[in-house]
Amino acid sequence: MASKNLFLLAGDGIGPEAMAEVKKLIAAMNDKLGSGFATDEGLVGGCAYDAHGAAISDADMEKAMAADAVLFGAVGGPKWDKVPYEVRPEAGLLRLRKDMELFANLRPAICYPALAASSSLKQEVVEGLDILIVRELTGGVYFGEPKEIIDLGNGQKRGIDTQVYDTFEIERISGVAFELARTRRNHVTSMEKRNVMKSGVLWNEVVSQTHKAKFSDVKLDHMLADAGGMQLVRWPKQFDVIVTDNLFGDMLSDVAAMLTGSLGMLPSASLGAPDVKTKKRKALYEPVHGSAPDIAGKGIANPIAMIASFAMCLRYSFGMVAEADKLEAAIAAVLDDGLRTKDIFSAGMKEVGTTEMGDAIIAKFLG
Ligand SMILES: NC(=O)C1=CN([C@@H]2O[C@H](COP(=O)(O)OP(=O)(O)OC[C@H]3O[C@@H](n4cnc5c(N)ncnc54)[C@H](O)[C@@H]3O)[C@@H](O)[C@H]2O)C=CC1
Ligand SMILES: CC(C)CC(=O)C(=O)O
Ligand SMILES: [Mg+2]
Repeated sequence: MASKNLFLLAGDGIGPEAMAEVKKLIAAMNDKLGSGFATDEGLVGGCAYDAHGAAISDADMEKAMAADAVLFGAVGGPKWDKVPYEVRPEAGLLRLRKDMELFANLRPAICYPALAASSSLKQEVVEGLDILIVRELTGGVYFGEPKEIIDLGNGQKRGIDTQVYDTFEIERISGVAFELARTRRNHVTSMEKRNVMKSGVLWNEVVSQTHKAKFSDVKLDHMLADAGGMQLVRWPKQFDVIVTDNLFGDMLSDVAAMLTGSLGMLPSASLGAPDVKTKKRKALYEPVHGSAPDIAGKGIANPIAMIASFAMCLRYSFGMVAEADKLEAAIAAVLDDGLRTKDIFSAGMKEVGTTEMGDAIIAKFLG
């Protein structure tokens, strides 16, 4: 069987702790199922800065570009608060997204039945929740130029970030959202702020045109992004697929994470366009959470977001749908058994650390 080349970038903080569980899973799949994964590892974020003064080296960037899929942990932390902005840990992730042209970030928020009662929201609000946020990932205010702080010379400075979207960027991300909606409940809600932003006006226009031209069978709603945030906590089950820009998608998916119980539960897939000849797409899989410096090194991080990101990798990069389904079922089963990391703990459940949670999921998956 041809190797499936995975490039692992564990990063900082809880990144390596969560990645360790996926590494065990990959080894077990190779050993017990003959899955044929070949892995290589590199540095990203603060650890890369410490090693070679950049948030990711050119050599590791090349490996990421050549891999069938990249698995990414998390970057950042207070240790690097004072490093120059251009080489801060988060710049490594932004470079990966930009250089690999990973324009589509899929962030599913699923409330596992076992966690419905322990949400900070009422059980009936989150029970059965299954929404998908499709976030544009290579444009918008995170990348627009100019992006600078200028000295106004009067004791004042001006910080500038620029929100820019071109038609093709909105067309391709909304196309992804409509196509995915067809495989789900056939409903897309597009979120922007057309009431105050020109880019929002264009976003709204292009999503509507794309819908009319190619996807009129899908139900489309438009919602202002601030109202969308409110609706996500009021009645999230009204949504199926949400399509939105880079900044709003970042914020709304953190909100959605808490509907599922914890940021430690939310996986994501960042995908590029399929290659015209090979049909293969560049892809990076990462949990939605960051490096969680407050709990790093304590062995208590929830590895589920990272493990579920690997399930997305099996599904989207390797077509291993049965294995992806089985891995997601193993996560649900372990939660049904009452195992909980600290972030999702509630009375009567069994509190476990990162390693125990990982081991239990792997055992269910293989069992
Ligand atoms: N993709 C990435 O690498 C991201 C990196 N960051 C970076 O991470 C650093 C910390 O950022 P924060 O705002 O604190 O966000 P964060 O996501 O790291 O943590 C927010 C809260 O959620 C908890 N949490 C997150 N993941 C968890 C998990 N797997 N298990 C249990 N609890 C978990 C943390 O303990 C913390 O209380 C910053 O440097 C930030 O820039 C933030 C978001 C994404
Ligand atoms: C570059 C990242 C740290 C931004 C972020 O929070 C995210 O993509 O979720
Ligand atoms: Mg974020």
